[in-house]
Amino acid sequence: MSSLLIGIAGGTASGKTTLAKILKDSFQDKVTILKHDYYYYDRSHFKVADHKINFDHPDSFETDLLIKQLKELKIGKAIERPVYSYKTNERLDKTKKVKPAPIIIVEGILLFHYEKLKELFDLKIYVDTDADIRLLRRISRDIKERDRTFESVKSQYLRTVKPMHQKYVEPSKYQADIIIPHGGLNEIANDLIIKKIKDHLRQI
Ligand SMILES: Nc1ncnc2c1ncn2[C@@H]1O[C@H](COP(=O)(O)OP(=O)(O)O)[C@@H](O)[C@H]1O
Ligand SMILES: Nc1ccn([C@@H]2O[C@H](COP(=O)(O)O)[C@@H](O)[C@H]2O)c(=O)n1
Repeated sequence: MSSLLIGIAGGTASGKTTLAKILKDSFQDKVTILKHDYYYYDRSHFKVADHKINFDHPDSFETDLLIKQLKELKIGKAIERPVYSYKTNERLDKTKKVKPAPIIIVEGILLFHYEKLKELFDLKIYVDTDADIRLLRRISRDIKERDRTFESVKSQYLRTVKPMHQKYVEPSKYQADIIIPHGGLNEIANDLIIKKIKDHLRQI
């Protein structure tokens, strides 16, 4: 089986997960989703409030492991992916089995920054959403789902998230095959991607 590898990149809270879920809902068990975030190095010895961690720098991820595991999935082998907690900044002591599928979606802010990762994707999508909208979404999400306070989201955003976005994430946009404006629920763009996936499934 030759899997179609789709990379979904874009700034924090741009709508990457939302798009990946829409594709999963459309194609169910034909789709496997991986997040680059699963491959964050363990930083449980720090607290976000310590102001010492930069989660938005390319060196924060074990990208070589993601590349290795994607190559395995692509040739039909199951993998044991890392499990990560945003609440404790921890790579947990367990792994999760991921089975190969005809469509493999990877999402993450920096996917197109790394040459060796970028070249694995058959389709590169960048979800482009204005920074003010992303910041508002991030504040709500991080407080609700990632155990953060408004003050911690604000200082992390100004200290690392925004500068790293400008330095690494935004420039990687031009590596994409498709740039989706107003990310998340852009129906026309989503329909085009669904059509591309249907074409692939017809060929295998
Ligand atoms: N088009 C949209 N309109 C309103 N809220 C959205 C939209 N797309 C995403 N969201 C919300 O914004 C937050 C971040 O979206 P998400 O898809 O998780 O972004 P990402 O994976 O890029 O960080 C989530 O709470 C999600 O429900
Ligand atoms: N322990 C962590 C790990 C990551 N982050 C932030 O997550 C963002 C990436 O995830 P998205 O779903 O928003 O794409 C990234 O901007 C990191 O700052 C974190 O806060 N804590």
